[in-house]
Amino acid sequence: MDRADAAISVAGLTMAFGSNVLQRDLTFNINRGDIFVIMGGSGCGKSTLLKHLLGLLRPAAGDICYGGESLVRADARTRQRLRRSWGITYQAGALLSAMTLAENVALPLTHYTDYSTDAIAGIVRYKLALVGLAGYEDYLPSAISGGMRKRAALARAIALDPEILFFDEPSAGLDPISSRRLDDLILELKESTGATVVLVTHELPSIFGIASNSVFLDAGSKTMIDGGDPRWLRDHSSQPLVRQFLNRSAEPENDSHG
Ligand SMILES: Nc1ncnc2c1ncn2[C@@H]1O[C@H](COP(=O)(O)OP(=O)(O)OP(=O)(O)O)[C@@H](O)[C@H]1O
Repeated sequence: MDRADAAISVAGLTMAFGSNVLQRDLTFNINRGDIFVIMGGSGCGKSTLLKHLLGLLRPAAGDICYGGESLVRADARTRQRLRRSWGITYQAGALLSAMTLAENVALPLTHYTDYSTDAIAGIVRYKLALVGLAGYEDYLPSAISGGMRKRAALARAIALDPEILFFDEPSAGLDPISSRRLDDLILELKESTGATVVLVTHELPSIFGIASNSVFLDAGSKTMIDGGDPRWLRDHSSQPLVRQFLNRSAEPENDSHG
């Protein structure tokens, strides 16, 4: 796919903290409608890559483009416009604890739009219903389960009908059933809205259950060593490390694939 047609195009990206280079030469496209997963071992730089994609960290080198438009070179106004089209759920601190679920979901609507209070209340009810939380508008986050909190955070992330949804470890801390339910919800929302989804996760069931595309970062060589459909990579990657990770092997397998 052409770079300009991609939802997100990463070219020659180097990420560093001071003189410490974390990853270099990252080049890949996230296509529209992908569920794209950032994979790799602990500490390889997955969350840092997500922060670069969100414009929270500045690349040491290279570029990140949204629909052909550079985020790195964008002025404040363009960045604000791009951010308006994203929905983000972070691993920790997803909801403000002193606010009800309805107030939490209303936050981006009051921040970015001039909709009336009634209109916002209607959207909030609809979004909470979409994630299976109809009737929970007036609950505080502390009064519901961890899985429900994640879903409420998702309702907030989709409040503005984002073109791209970003997740950092969406199912962290959830039991397998709640985790599966969240995966199903992400898949349903992607199908119904056509959004592109970008996520960082370690969870193999999520990776195989929902991801259509990926990049695999390697801490040792400090660069991406593969990318593509994770199910295909599990069986066919030319990189033993990638096959090992995706097959959850304890030991490196023999490199029989080349
Ligand atoms: N603000 C920062 N300043 C300096 N070093 C940082 C900063 N943020 C992260 N790092 C370092 O960068 C490395 C990668 O961190 P990152 O959180 O991106 O990895 P990760 O792949 O998401 O890890 P995990 O799978 O364990 O969550 C770590 O060694 C971390 O200590």
